[in-house]
Amino acid sequence: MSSLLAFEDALQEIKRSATVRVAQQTIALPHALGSILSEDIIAHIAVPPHDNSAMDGYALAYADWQEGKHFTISQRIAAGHHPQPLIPGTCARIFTGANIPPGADTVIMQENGHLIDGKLVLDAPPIQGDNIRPAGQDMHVGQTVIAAGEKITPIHIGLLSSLGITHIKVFEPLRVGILTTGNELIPAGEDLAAGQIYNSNGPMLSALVAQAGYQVSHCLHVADTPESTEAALKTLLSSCDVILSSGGVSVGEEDHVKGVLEKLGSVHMWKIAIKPGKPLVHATLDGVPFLGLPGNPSSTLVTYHWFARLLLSVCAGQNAKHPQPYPVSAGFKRLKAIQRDEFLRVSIGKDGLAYAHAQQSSGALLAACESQGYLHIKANTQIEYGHAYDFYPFSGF
Ligand SMILES: Nc1nc2c(c(=O)[nH]1)N[C@H]1C(S)=C(S)[C@@H](COP(=O)(O)OP(=O)(O)OC[C@H]3O[C@@H](n4cnc5c(N)ncnc54)[C@H](O)[C@@H]3O)O[C@H]1N2
Ligand code: MOO
Repeated sequence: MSSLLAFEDALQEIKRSATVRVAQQTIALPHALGSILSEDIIAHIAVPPHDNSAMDGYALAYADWQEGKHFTISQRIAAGHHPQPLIPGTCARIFTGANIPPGADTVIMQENGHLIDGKLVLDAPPIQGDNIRPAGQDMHVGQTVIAAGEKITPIHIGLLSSLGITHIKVFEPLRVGILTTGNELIPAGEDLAAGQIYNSNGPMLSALVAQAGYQVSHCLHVADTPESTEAALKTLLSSCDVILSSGGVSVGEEDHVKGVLEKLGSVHMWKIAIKPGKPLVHATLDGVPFLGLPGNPSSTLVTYHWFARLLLSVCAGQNAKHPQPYPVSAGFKRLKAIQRDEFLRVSIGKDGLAYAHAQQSSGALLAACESQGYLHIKANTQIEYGHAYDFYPFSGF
């Protein structure tokens, strides 16, 4: 057991060795949704560019007001108009979004005044500076508003548009190759013969990669032979920025992935102190990063979530964000402590406590479907009822 790499060390190793694998391109904003920004966006204009009114009402100079004063309305300023300087002692009729005229420093909401013989009389003393949105309130010139590595969201599209930006520099989509291994596996749609099961990791990994916004360039399947594994890897190497595989990474004679990796490239780490997912292997082939995930479907899911997701995000040029944990107390106890960090599939009960799914076998996937996230139990830790552990909702991955 001592030969296993600690969970945190394995994460650090992946982070340390991973590099951006994709080129930059310029893209028109309407096509940028979901792309990864490749350079910081710095505001070149202030937003809003001028002081403007937050309300429909009247602009005046605070110092001009005194009890009972009747303000002559000296100009009318609608949004989009260029105002004249305010004639001292008067006010300007103004509308929401219109520029404040030089000389005014306060806007009175129209509901807070009334007109007598066409002149404005305030119902209450004004508050200096009220209802003015100053230039640069949203963004000021020189401010970094979106950092490189962010994935462009609809909010970013709005923000960039408010700066008048039409094109941005982003990374080209990461091309991910997926390889599944196993003589027993057939694709859905065919009839099962004795000893066969359906390949679930191929479709699940493709969906996880697509959900993250990357491109699945190939999803290949091979029998458990070194020759077919090597041939498939060579195909993937020629067309992918990064490769993920499932199965064939344990110690049996039918497990060929690690042997082929050692022949074609260099293996950086193998076997991590986690449950499930122990035989994870990390390698580089011809400069292409490779992560071999264990074949048991829940091991595949857990190692994708914790390790492949991190590797792919760095390779794609994305800011690698650790999922956000929440402290949640266990609604159960377990005296046995294991020597691996464990990711229990759990649900949160109405009492706010975490309950482990009864089926924690790494071969079982329904348990993950029926759970809400992972409870992270660190290595050599007993589980105490009522004690808080890190809960990671699946939605955070
Ligand atoms: N003697 C030992 N045996 C095993 C060890 C060990 O330390 N010593 N580790 C176990 C652990 S932990 C895991 S996890 C598995 C991982 O093995 P592999 O990655 O080599 O995976 P396979 O043997 O190819 O398959 C394991 C299991 O998963 C099923 N599988 C594989 N691929 C798929 C797929 N695409 N879709 C659905 N199901 C798949 C496969 O049929 C097996 O049942 O090794 C343990 N053994
Ligand atoms: O990862 Mo294995 O699936 O620990 O059982």
